[in-house]
Amino acid sequence: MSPQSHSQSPYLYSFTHVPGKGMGIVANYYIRRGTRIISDAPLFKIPNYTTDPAAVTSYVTKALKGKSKDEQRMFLSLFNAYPKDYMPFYGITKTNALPLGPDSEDAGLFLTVARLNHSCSPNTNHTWNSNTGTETIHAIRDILRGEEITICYIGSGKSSRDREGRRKELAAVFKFECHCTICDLPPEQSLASDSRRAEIEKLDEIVGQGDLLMLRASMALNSCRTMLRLMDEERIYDKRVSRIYYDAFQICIANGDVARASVFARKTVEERMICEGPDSVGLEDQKVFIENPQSHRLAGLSNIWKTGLENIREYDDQEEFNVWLWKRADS
Ligand SMILES: C[S@@+](CC[C@H](N)C(=O)[O-])C[C@H]1O[C@@H](n2cnc3c(N)ncnc32)[C@H](O)[C@@H]1O
Repeated sequence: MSPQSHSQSPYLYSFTHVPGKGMGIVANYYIRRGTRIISDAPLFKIPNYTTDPAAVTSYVTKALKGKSKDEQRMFLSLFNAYPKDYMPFYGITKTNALPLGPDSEDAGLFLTVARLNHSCSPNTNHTWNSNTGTETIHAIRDILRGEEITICYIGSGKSSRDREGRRKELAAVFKFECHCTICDLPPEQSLASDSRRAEIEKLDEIVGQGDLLMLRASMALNSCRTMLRLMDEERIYDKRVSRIYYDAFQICIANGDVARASVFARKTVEERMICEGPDSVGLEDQKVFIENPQSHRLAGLSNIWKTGLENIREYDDQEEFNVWLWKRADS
């Protein structure tokens, strides 16, 4: 698309044809990290566990009856990755519906979000926001004018998989071969990327073992730090960053380090604001921990790292501040 064709647009993005991918969405302007680009209400919701084509077809038929002709037409124009395998309503829904959160029993069909193509290194984060009743898309990196806006189709843990695994899943479910910046790396760099992603997944599992918070707190905190470094190297800036800061918060507060817990709580909130926005579900609960880390249920379990809020250090130099912040990971 030529820059002229969207230079007057009041919208942040345009729908356009993207070579090799069908339709896609590109930025009309330079979009800053943290910007909410899309907030899309579902055309309809559907039980996520329904995989029977006949049941889905009947469900969608009923849901479409209450919609306008334009909406029905827009639904029918969505991409169908299974034209030969299934009836259209099922094929379109299977290609485009998104679960409403990681453990949700429902999925939603979103007419705008459905046009976003996949990247294993996406420039946006997508989240179901039950406060607004919309699927939100936030820039997790600055996005250049004319750049394609992408999401990751693979669940966060799985997207850490190696190139082979990702390609297999995308080919099986979405019927395309991924040629994103990560998948098209030369062999040596691709192997390095695979091993970083495998390491992130492994460390995430380790930190997920609750008893580590107490028994091997430094090691758990060090795993958080390593994950953040590896994710930065992989340019992964999605909501996992906020989750890792929240893990670091919990490790610190469980061991009495109120000062560092407060800083990690602030980082958790800042990252969630970037990826999900100020109306993100549960954000207010986490904000409380910045001022009052001790209100967390793990506070007081141990006091081996005892500090108070007055011990938060201020440094002009970011590196010096980080040395202070992660000091417990080195003990
Ligand atoms: C949810 S739709 C995305 C929008 C779609 N491109 C369209 O034309 O409406 C998913 C389909 O888009 C295509 N697609 C998405 N990401 C792609 C990518 N990175 N490379 C090639 N095709 C892609 C695949 O055909 C996939 O089944």
